[in-house]
Amino acid sequence: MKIAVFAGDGIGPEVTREAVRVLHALDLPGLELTEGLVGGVAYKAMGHPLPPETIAIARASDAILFGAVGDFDCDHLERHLRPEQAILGLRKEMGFFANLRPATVFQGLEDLTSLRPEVAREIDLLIVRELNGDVYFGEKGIRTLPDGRRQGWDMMSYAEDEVRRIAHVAFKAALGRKGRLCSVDKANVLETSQLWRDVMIEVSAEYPDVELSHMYVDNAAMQLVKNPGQFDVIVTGNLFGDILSDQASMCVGSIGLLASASLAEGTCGLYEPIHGSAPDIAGKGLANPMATILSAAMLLRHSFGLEAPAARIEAAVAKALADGIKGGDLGGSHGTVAIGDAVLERL
Ligand SMILES: NC(=O)c1ccc[n+]([C@@H]2O[C@H](COP(=O)([O-])OP(=O)(O)OC[C@H]3O[C@@H](n4cnc5c(N)ncnc54)[C@H](O)[C@@H]3O)[C@@H](O)[C@H]2O)c1
Ligand SMILES: CC(C)[C@H](C(=O)O)[C@@H](O)C(=O)O
Ligand SMILES: [Mg+2]
Repeated sequence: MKIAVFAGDGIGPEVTREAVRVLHALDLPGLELTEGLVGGVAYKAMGHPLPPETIAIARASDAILFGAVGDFDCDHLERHLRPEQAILGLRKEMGFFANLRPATVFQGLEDLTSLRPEVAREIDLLIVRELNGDVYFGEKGIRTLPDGRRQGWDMMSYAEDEVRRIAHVAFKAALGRKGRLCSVDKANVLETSQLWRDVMIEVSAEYPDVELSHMYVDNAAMQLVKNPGQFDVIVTGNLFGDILSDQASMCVGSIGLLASASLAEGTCGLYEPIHGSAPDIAGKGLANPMATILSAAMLLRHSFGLEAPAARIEAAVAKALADGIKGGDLGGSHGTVAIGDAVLERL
């Protein structure tokens, strides 16, 4: 069981440390953790946010536990040297194209979300976000027009095979859940989205037991707040999935709770909280490590097929929350280490 641990910047090391404590506590046979540098810390130490040494560790591992990257000190750097290139580069280099971002309301948190309790209570959804394409990876630049004005531009595109492979992941996920898949796009304006929608419809022929629907992303943002209980699986592109998953996190209470799995064709995957390096609270011991701990559970399930220890971690987090263990993000007063201790006690 070779796991790479890339803690990164800001609160990344703080939340990753707690997830690693949980992994150690499970006494998993053959557990081998290898740390590597990513993000701003890697740039400062080695001149690159994703050094070749780190990529080599990733390639030699069965799975990657990732904290967060992002350091405002580095925002003036050329784009390819910025911390965020570490996570974008790993996703692309390793072929992690399918990002699963589940959102469920934990018992005891119904009154602590940004929604009314009776609306929040119904949430049990999975966002399947495409992670290797879209406007994220198109050509881009800032150019000067003939009349002297500067123009920023980013090329958005999806090839049909890219849409097809994420469609299969989403349809299969829906088959294992309530059998409903909502594809979110902007096909009323974007050609990229029109092709996305066409391919979703084509692939749906292979999944007669899944009910496919389509929604424009602006409406989806509204419906996530109005009636999030209507969603089972949402499949969407890279940019829309990024935005909608942060929104979904507040519908269930906090961005400090949402875990994710980024999967390739095989079993290797990258597991990370959906949040970033949170510079505003970094170094203060205030970050909620639950999203990273839950990402470790996803790692055990998806990369190693270890359902029992994964479920053990999830139950311990749920129990801690039900017992009132909450960080500042949920209006509580527990710090990062205290939350980690509470989860460990309930494993
Ligand atoms: N995958 C990643 O590594 C990733 C994801 C998102 C943002 N980022 C980067 O992180 C940096 C900060 O970005 P941002 O401020 O827009 O987003 P962010 O997710 O880091 O923080 C947004 C807000 O949520 C809070 N928050 C986030 N995680 C929390 C946790 N575990 N517990 C409690 N509160 C938490 C923060 O304090 C902040 O107020 C940027 O450099 C950005 O590019 C990285
Ligand atoms: C840091 C950034 C590149 C990243 C993204 O946009 O994918 C983040 O927001 C995320 O959600 O993982
Ligand atoms: Mg994001």
